Amino acid sequence: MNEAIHPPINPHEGYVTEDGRTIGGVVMEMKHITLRFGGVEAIKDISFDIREGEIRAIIGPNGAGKSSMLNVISGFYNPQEGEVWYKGAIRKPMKPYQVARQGIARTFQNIALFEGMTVLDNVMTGRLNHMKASFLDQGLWWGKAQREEVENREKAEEIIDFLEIQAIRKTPVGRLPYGLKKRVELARALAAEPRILLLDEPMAGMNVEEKEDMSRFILDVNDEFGTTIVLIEHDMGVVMDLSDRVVVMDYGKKIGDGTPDEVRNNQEVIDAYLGVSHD
Ligand SMILES: Nc1ncnc2c1ncn2[C@@H]1O[C@H](COP(=O)(O)OP(=O)(O)OP(=O)(O)O)[C@@H](O)[C@H]1O
Repeated sequence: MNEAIHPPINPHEGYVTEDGRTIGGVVMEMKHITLRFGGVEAIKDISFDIREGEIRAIIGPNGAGKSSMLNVISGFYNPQEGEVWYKGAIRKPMKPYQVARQGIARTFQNIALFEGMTVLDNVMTGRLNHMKASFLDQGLWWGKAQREEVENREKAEEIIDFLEIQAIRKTPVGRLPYGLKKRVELARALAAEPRILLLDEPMAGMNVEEKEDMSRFILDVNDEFGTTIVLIEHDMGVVMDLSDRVVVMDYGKKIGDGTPDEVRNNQEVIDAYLGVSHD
């Protein structure tokens, strides 16, 4: 998308892409991350950064360590070595709800929605981090709890409109086709109003039309809310079209990092995808 313009070397300096989007300075940095599961080294000494407002892809063959990396970014896994810097400070190990409060939301490779609940109720669960009224408040200060409920509902409805799923807002999620479920999952993550949105294979299992829709929504979310997006995706066409920068992993190592054009022309990346031996 933005092959001609390269991000500045200075991590604090922003830039404007060819299509007029403003990308800020570095908001998150992975420094020498190593993650092991027993004897398996899923991530080996990987460093890269994420800029505010950019669409950053992580690609690589099966088992390369992409999901593990997304789980490190989301705070679900704590790496044995290395540091995650977020908003200028080292991020300490934390519980998933604390990460959510820090402005990081995600969708999953296998849809994780409440199938028996309506679309609206599923999207509302994304607002849980924004609900401050306690049980006591709800009893004593009924007005406060009610106001909060109204605000959360308005936000959920706004996102439902934005993602064009008004017609199914009262439909139980279990009855929806796959592509729409994925969109509801995106809506729920957006309802948290994240600063960084992590998408784990958002197009997996979709037909061409569904992929086009999802691509458009990802671009619209980034454009309209300025949300930083980190995504794992196997469809190369989609990745190269959507992303500002791409990290390429293979066997737990980083073998490429740059604009789609740079990555496309990187010999090590080409070899990894063609299955050329590493010896
Ligand atoms: N919870 C776990 N316990 C043990 N090993 C794991 C665990 N999660 C991942 N691994 C191993 O770590 C390596 C990287 O896996 P990961 O799922 O991160 O790769 P991936 O690039 O996301 O793969 P795919 O594209 O197939 O989803 C693999 O060898 C995998 O078997």
